[in-house]
Amino acid sequence: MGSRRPRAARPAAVSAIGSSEPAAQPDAAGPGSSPEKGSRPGGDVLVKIRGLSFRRGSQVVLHRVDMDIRRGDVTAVMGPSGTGKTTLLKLITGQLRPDAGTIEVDGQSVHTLGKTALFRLRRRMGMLFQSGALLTDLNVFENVAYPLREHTDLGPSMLRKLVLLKLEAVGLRGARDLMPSELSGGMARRVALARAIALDPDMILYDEPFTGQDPISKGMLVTLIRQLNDAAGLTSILVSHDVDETASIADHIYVISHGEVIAQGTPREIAADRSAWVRQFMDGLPDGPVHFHYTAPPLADDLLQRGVA
Ligand SMILES: Nc1ncnc2c1ncn2[C@@H]1O[C@H](COP(=O)(O)OP(=O)(O)OP(=O)(O)O)[C@@H](O)[C@H]1O
Repeated sequence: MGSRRPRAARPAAVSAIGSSEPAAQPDAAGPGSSPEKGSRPGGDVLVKIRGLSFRRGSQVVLHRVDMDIRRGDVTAVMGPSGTGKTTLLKLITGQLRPDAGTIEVDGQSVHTLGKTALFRLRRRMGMLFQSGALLTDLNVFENVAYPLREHTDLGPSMLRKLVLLKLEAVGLRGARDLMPSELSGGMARRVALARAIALDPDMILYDEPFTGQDPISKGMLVTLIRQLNDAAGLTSILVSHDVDETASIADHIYVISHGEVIAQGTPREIAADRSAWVRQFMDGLPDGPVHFHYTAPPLADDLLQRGVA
């Protein structure tokens, strides 16, 4: 494995990209010197997946997947469309149950937890899903305040401070009074990110965060994901098709195809992987092991059949 970035201690607040306020300082004693080290459930691995299989009807979506998501890392999960990436995130968060295998988060076996314990664990996971729209009749401030109002008893003054800090972290403190309809797509995604980190999660899961973004917004989001991860001491799982952007911030990449892990390693290791599956996806080749054509009978047979749809 390649060299890793030093990990930051978890600060009380996160400063924004380009902010004049200082970013959180890394633990002066260094990441290896924490007194808790070694006593953490699961050790260095926050999410441990073993032999995970999941079907939808007769379709095998994931097949015997093993993964280790290391604490403090940005771990990317990449692969062609329909290959089970979103399903994997839903399994990690306990929204779906596996047919076989186990998922441990911080030493807790997700699918054996009772309702209350699962709810508590989920609160430690921020999620930025593609469909995670903002509440359209609430302004930016209220959208970020929403999870805090729902899940905490914070007084108005503390709540206001926290919301402003989260908005500052995504560079949108000045946009607090805007309504979602007044935001660009990139701003809306950043507000959703501020909302996702409102409850100070340990981990954040991103499902295609760059989809539909222009290059500038995409660049901002890429930087933000890495900076938030490091400054807030998060662990990030990033599902994305955007090869270059993702490779630029990931510590580790899993490439999955047809529900199986076909490669894993640092971005450098994946870039050097010569397998046809990996190259087709990483280089965006239109045909290869993943066929352009959905399985069908020979074209001539189809065309010669008269009067059949
Ligand atoms: N609710 C559902 N009911 C039935 N099948 C589903 C459902 N959700 C997903 N699938 C199927 O499961 C497979 C994996 O879907 P999934 O969304 O996990 O893929 P993905 O890799 O995230 O795709 P994309 O990159 O296009 O978002 C697909 O074949 C999809 O059609």
